Amino acid sequence: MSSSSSSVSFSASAASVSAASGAGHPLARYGWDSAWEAEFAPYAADGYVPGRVVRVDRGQCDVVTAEGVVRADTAFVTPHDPLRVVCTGDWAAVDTGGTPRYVRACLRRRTAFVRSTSSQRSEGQILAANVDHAVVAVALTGELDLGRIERFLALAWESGAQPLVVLTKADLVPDPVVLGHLVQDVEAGAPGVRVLAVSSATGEGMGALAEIVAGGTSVLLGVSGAGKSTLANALLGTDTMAVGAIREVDGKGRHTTTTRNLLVLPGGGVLIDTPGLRGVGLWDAGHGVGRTFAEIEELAGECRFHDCAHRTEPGCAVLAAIDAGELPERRLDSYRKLQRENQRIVAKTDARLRTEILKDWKRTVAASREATAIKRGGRTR
Ligand SMILES: Nc1nc2c(ncn2[C@@H]2O[C@H](COP(=O)(O)OP(=O)(O)OP(=O)(O)O)[C@@H](O)[C@H]2O)c(=O)[nH]1
Ligand SMILES: [Zn+2]
Repeated sequence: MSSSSSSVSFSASAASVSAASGAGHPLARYGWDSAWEAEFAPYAADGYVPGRVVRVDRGQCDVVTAEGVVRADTAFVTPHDPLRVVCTGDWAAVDTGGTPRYVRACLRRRTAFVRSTSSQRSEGQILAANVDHAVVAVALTGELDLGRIERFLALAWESGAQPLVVLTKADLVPDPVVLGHLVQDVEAGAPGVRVLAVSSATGEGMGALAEIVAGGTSVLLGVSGAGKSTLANALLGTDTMAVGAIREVDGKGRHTTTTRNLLVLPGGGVLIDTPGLRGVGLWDAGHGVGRTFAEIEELAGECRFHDCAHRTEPGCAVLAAIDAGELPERRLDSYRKLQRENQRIVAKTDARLRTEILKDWKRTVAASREATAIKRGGRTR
């Protein structure tokens, strides 16, 4: 009855499609395009095949290639720098010739989501790569926490993805006027960001959301209970992600995540939903903070002093806008708070970088001493 083309899995005959690119390529639905193809050319020349990483485990990953999902070893792409470790969403060059198969390289990321793993050892952890849309889910239950939305937006901008705010559970706000005001409140604090009210329960706004995410790769951000899993299920049209319970217990009694972290949406587009993206923190999001508060940065450009702190300075355009009722004071407070938070993280990172550089330098010194010792040992003279 239904056509087989709507099936989520595919088993393309690689021979018939390997020469094609763009829309006809079996990986097109995973985001493969002519720019990736161009970047991949040297690896193709080496006999490697392209694939997108759908899941990473310890030492191994699942990569979707033109011939389906393959398991590959990541030994060649696990450098010491945690930010350069292969991650979900990466485009990879896979050597499928031997056993095990190996990921030989990752293509340069267009965008990347990172977070600090702990407050003590401020190290970045890469969460998702090559994301186009960062969907910030915010439930329309209780009071809107604009500061929290701004925090997610800063992180989204920082990643390089285009943020989008989705106000979920719109069915709980039956009065369209009230709903319109809520949307406007969020819009006022989110310059350059689209704000959509949706309901997975009634389907309201879901068509518009599906249309946006159809054009690329998306992630869902938001606090617990924001309705991310429900949104994912609605977009996927399945129950692959059990709402509120994506972790299962495996045979050895351990908790494991059993779902793939990168999924093709039936309406087009790709969804990345890694557990680590839930409850993300800021990570050197200085640029992202600026984008989130674009109107303040713009006003700051008109302050008399270029290093104006917008506190007591004469000729301050930011304070003038607040006085004129054009800029809510809350926005400036929020801006400062995120900037301070970010500076603390950057300071910690700098400390870590200094330690790393010192370690590298010591290693270099030790290596050159060793080399000198070998020379003195008489091989060259
Ligand atoms: N009324 C209403 N309830 C919703 C809607 N979407 C989600 N919910 C409910 O909100 C609760 C939380 O939804 P989830 O999708 O589990 O939220 P989440 O963001 O995935 O939460 P975590 O998995 O903890 O990160 C569930 O009880 C859902 O049934 C909606 O459109 N309308
Ligand atoms: Zn100023």
